[in-house]
Amino acid sequence: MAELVFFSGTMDCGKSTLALQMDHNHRARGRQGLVLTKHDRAGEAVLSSRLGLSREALEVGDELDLWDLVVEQATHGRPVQYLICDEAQFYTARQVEQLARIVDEMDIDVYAFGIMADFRTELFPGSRRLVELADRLQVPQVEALCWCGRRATHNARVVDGHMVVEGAQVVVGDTTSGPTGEVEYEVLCRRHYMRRMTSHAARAQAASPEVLPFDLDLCPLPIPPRGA
Ligand SMILES: Nc1ncnc2c1ncn2[C@@H]1O[C@H](COP(=O)(O)OP(=O)(O)O)[C@@H](O)[C@H]1O
Ligand SMILES: Cc1cn([C@H]2C[C@H](O)[C@@H](COP(=O)(O)O)O2)c(=O)[nH]c1=O
Repeated sequence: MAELVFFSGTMDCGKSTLALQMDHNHRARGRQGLVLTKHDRAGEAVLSSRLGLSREALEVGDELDLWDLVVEQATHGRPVQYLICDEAQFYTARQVEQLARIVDEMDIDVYAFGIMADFRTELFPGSRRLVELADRLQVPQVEALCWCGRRATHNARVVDGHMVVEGAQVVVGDTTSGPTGEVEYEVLCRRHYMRRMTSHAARAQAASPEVLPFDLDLCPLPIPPRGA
């Protein structure tokens, strides 16, 4: 029986890599699928992984009806057996409902990949609906780590070196530094997210003679060197 599975983890934990691997494995066994994405960092209509792999994909606009898309494929002699849906946090709630209907009424497997929450810890609309409707939630095996060495659970947004908690929900960006002024992201454990302690802030605090010695309980690993 077909399933709607939501693979969810922080940024940089390997979701897009897994999406590409799953597509590869299904395709290698002769199954026909569709690969969808929305607002990939690498540009429109592409699914890219930080490991360097990428492939073309269908860009999901807000108005795209996913049910109609699959019906149209079948009508033109291209029956679909599975869907890979990357950056699913950006899909609308309605599109997620269309995915659930595709699973239930067409018996097509749907594998969705995305982050659960934004830089303010609020759920994205697409992820919320996936949590409500998915048959299974799956956490990718590879864990992204906070600078302290703990498992990263939160996505922090950093502007000009400072963590921010206000702003637009959607700002496409990466976990590595861009030019000054650009939005970037850093994954953190909850403790350090709550304290707004990014790797940059930790370095600054460790270097300051005015602060008390760093709380070792919150920092099991050495403070990361600049650029780490
Ligand atoms: N140079 C590298 N060598 C090995 N693994 C890497 C390298 N660069 C990135 N990765 C792996 O790729 C993961 C990010 O993969 P990606 O699919 O882009 O993540 P996501 O889609 O979850 O944001 C990292 O967690 C890391 O495991
Ligand atoms: C936390 C957060 C992230 N985004 C964007 C940044 C990236 O373009 C994607 C996540 O992609 P990844 O493959 O999981 O790294 O989401 C955003 O727009 N708003 C946020 O709050």
